[in-house]
Formats: sequence, structure tokens, C-alpha cells
Amino acid sequence: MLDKILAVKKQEIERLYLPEEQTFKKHSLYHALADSPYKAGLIAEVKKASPSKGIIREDFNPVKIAHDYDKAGVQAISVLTDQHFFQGHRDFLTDIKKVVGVPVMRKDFIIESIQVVESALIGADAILLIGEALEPEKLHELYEQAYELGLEVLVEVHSEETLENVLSQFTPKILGINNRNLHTFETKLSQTERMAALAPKESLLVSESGIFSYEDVEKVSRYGAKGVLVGESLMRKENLHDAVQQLMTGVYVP
Ligand SMILES: O=P(O)(O)OC[C@@H](O)[C@@H](O)c1c[nH]c2ccccc12
Repeated sequence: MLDKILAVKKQEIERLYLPEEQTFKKHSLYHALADSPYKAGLIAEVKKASPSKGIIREDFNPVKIAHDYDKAGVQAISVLTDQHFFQGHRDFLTDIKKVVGVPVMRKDFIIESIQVVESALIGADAILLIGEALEPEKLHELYEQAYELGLEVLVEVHSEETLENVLSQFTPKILGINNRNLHTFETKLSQTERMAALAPKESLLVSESGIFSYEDVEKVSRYGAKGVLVGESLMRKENLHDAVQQLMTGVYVP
């Protein structure tokens, strides 16, 4: 599946045009996570659909969802901007950025420099770079470019091998462990435990995918995660405020 996504992405990049420059107030993802009042800071995701789950949320108003997340006290918001496989859009991110006061991360398959520039122009505070989708040298280059443009980067890895390749180049400030294998979609929280043992102490760890309950948040936080990236389990709930409270505190306060 990852290979299929990257093939489509290459075609999209050929047609990519850059939007006009606008000014946005910047917020730091790193600090939002590091200063979280919870066991781990929450990056809540705005995601309508995915290749593994199909449509996740029918009633999908990205700005309303992000606004509810912000009011519920999340530390950051991740916005899927890939259209073809996730039914996202880059305009969702810009519209969301205008109404929330927390950092906004662009979730897409970034493989070329022009997409990093695009991310800055649409108002992202941070971007995702996927270890499994990039040669380590290229990943490092895009990482440096992002920080030069004032963007932070969540460097995501799934496997030990990818982590080793990344670390041979540089130490990411924010390191995401994807519990989901993007080739097979198999998802297990123990991936965070295995990978945390190999991660540098200087990197802020984020556990991504397959987190459904407060017990899951507690578990990955015990493994060393300082942040969690949660999409599906929140997207399937009607009341996002209550869902965030329950996920992060284990207590349901109606
Ligand atoms: O919906 P979940 O299982 O809570 O997962 C969220 C997030 O981790 C997932 O959407 C994701 C992680 N890495 C990605 C890379 C591309 C697209 C999506 C992703």
C-alpha cells in the first residue's frame, strides 16, 4: 500500500502549485507535548478515511472537529491533507489553522522539497516525515529544510531497521513510533516498547496509531512515550470533548 500511495504522490507533485503567502501565528509542537498536563501529550487527528479502514467518520466537518479538539484541551492537531487515499485536503489545514490556538501538524506523504515549502505556505506548524517512505539522506535534507522554514518535524519510523538508518544521519528532536506497519497495516502497541529501547534519550517520543483507551495511553507512556497520536478512536465518537477527556484521564465527565 505504501508503494502505491507514493506512486500517486509523485504524480500529484508534478501538478502541484504553491498557494499565496499568508501570515500565521506559530506554535511549537515540541513544547506543547513536553509541557502537557497528561501522562503523554495528545496529538488529535482530523481524518475522514484511510486505506485500511475506509470511511471512518461520515459527518465530517474538519473545522468543527478541530475547534472541538482545541476546546477539549488537546496539545496539538494533526490534519490529513492527502486527498486520494485519506479524503483530506490542504485547505482543511489552512482553515483549521485560522481557528485554533494549538500547533497544527500536516499529515501527508512528503517526499519532495516543494511539499515542505507548500506546508509552510498553507500554515502548518509541523510536518510528518515518514522513515519508511524516504532514503535516510533525503529525510535528513527535508528535515533541515523544514526547520529552516520554521517548521518542526515529527520523524516517524516503524521498524528497527528504519530507525537505525535515520540515526546514522541525525537525531530527530521529535521521534514517532508508528505502531502500524504501513505495508501490512498490522498494528500493535508493543512496537512502541520495542522501539523505545533503541531510541536516543534526546528525542521526544510519540506513540502513533492503534491507541483506543486511557489504558493504552498509560501503557505507551510507561514505554517512554511523551506524546500520543490518535485518529480513529476519536473520529468514531460523536462528542469529541468527552472522548478526549475519557481517553486522557480515564474519567468520563459528562
Ligand atoms: O487512526 P489511528 O490508528 O489512531 O492512527 C493515527 C495516525 O497514527 C495514523 O493516521 C498515521 C500514522 N502515520 C501515518 C502516515 C500516513 C497516514 C496516516 C498515518
